[in-house]
Order: sequence, then C-alpha cells, then structure tokens
Amino acid sequence: MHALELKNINVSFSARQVLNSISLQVNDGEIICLLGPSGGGKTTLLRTIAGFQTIEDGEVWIAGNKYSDNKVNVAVEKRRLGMVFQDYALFPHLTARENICFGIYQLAKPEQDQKIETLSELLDMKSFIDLYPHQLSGGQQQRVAIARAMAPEPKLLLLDEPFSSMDVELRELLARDLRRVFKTAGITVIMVSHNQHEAFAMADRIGLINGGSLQQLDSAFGLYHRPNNEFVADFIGEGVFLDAVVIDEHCVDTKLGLLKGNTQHGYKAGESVRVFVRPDDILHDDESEKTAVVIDKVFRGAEFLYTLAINGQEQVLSLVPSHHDHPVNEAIGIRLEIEHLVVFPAK
Ligand SMILES: Nc1ncnc2c1ncn2[C@@H]1O[C@H](COP(=O)(O)OP(=O)(O)OP(=O)(O)O)[C@@H](O)[C@H]1O
Repeated sequence: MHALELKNINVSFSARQVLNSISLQVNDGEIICLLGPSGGGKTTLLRTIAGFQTIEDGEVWIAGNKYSDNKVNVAVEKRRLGMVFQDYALFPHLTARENICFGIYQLAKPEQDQKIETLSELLDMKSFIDLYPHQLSGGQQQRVAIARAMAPEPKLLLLDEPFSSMDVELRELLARDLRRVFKTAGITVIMVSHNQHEAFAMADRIGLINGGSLQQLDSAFGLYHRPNNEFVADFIGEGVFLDAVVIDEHCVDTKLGLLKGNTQHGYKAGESVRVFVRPDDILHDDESEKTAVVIDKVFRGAEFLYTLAINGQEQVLSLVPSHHDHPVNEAIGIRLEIEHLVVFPAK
C-alpha cells in the first residue's frame, strides 16, 4: 500500500486541460517535491490531493483509501491531511503553543502537553512556544505552522511553497533542517516548490511538472544525470545541446570532436541526435592541447561558470575553480570528461 497513489489525474478549467494524465506513487515516509515553472500545474495537483479540486478523470488514493474519482470527492477534512500554506495562517490571538493545540483539542491535557513537548523539541521551538505570532520571525512562524499541521499525526503532510517568504540564502538551510524533522517523525510529505536547490535539499524524489504533465519523478541525481527529455535537462541545472551523429553505442561525433560515455545511449550508428553537455563535463586543464576561448564568465564563489567557444563557433559551459581567473577572449586549455552521454532525438 502506498501513502499516496495518483492514477491518471485529469483536470480542466473551462475546457483548458491543466493536469494531463498524472500518475505517481509515493511510499510511506517519503518526501516528494513538486517542482516546475510557474503555471505548470503544481498547486492544482496539491489542491487535487487535498480535495479542494474536483477531477474529471482519474483516482486519488491516500493510505489505501480512494478519496477522489470522476464521481466522488471526499471532503478535505475527512482526508486526515496536514497542510501548510505560504502564509502559514496562524491564529494571531493564540500563542504558538495554543496554535499547535488547536488541532488536538480533543486530546486530554496531559497528552496535549506531551505532544507539544515532543514537537517543540523536534522543531526547536522551546524558546518561543509561549509567544504570539507577531512576536515571531518568519522562520519561527513556519515552524509553528508545521508543528500545528503535524500534531494530529496526519497520513500525509502537504506544503505549498513553505519557504516563499524566506531569504533565498536561508532556504536551502531550512529545507535541510526540515528534512531532518520529517525523517525523524517518519511523516510522508508532498511539497510544492519553485526552487531547485530547496527541492534538492529536501526531497527524496522530485516530480518535475510542466504544461500539466509529470515530466519525470526521480531523485535529484536522476533528474540531473538521466533526464527523460530536453525539458528536464534544460530545467535542472545548466548545460548546452549539441548536434551530433552516432558513431556507436557509446560514442557520438560533435563539433567538439568525439564524445564517449561509459553507458549505452540506445541510438543507432549514423543517426542524427542531440547530446546534452553539462558544465561539469568540460574541465579546464592548462596542459591540454585542446583549447576554447572565454566568451563570458560568472563568478559563483568557489567556481567560475565560463561560457567557452570551441573552434570559433560551438559554445559550451564549464565550471572552473575560481582561482583560475582568465579574462574574456583568452584561449584556455580544456578536457572533456563525460561519464555518460545524455542523448535525445534530433529535432
Ligand atoms: N481556478 C482556476 N480557474 C482557471 N484556471 C486556473 C485556476 N487555477 C489554476 N488555473 C490555471 O491552471 C494552470 C496551472 O496553475 P497552477 O497554479 O496549478 O500552476 P503552478 O505550477 O502551481 O504555478 P505557480 O508556480 O505560479 O504557483 C495555470 O495556467 C493557471 O492559470
């Protein structure tokens, strides 16, 4: 039995389809992040899981119970979900402790106290548990909102952009912190995010959604190194597409020369294809005879991201340790180190 199973979900608004045959299965205790460009359908999918959104076709199953199909839409409050939205929606006239107790008022006082104790330990809230929301920072309010959602021990916790009001620099840190909290509690989480670094830090698997379709549901490593299609390759991280002709099952010919990988790419010799090259596939090497000209460079702290022209035309990206500071127009030595080829059909 899965914590969540979506079967062929279709949703339309005024005849415009915004979710297109989405199917996925989520294991108990797994953290899934729905990621993708604006308007792709992430929030609609989260609202469908919660029961705020009716579906035209498909089924929503949570912990072995069917909650939605094209005829039935079980009410939100009967789905035993925890939800945290962007604005946290804390009650301003209640303290953090009282906010958290709100959803577990039916428990006896000693049990409530025990829950508060456990959650404030887990989420590091002891120093502000008796303060009101207006006395708390954004991050502290977020913790209270998450504790309130976790207190009734939901089958599934749904988070809609929980870091959207936070500083960009803080987000990855908070995501790592919350991941530890959710893993300790063993709770299953579905979170919507715009930000891939936050999703990488938080999720076991990431569902990349674009144009209402699930493009790929995979680990961050899988999305980055084994993208299903050109959209995924382009959206996750950086890189460039190069036209190529297949030489054999491990090798393609490009304007950069022959590129070899250590896995089979599945295309036939002689076929025209496109190969996707990441900045970490192109290494700077002063000793190499192969050179490329610096067209542009962006300082990234530990690294520079160089845009390089090879043979005066083909442009590629290269991540280079930032003590190698070369000016624009200089030719620098490069070496290709491609572990596996990412190949797509020619357009
Ligand atoms: N109630 C609605 N009525 C009509 N169209 C809607 C409604 N809700 C969403 N849409 C449309 O459905 C599409 C998907 O929207 P959704 O909010 O799910 O995307 P999203 O990926 O969450 O975007 P964002 O990241 O910007 O929040 C959009 O084109 C949006 O305009």
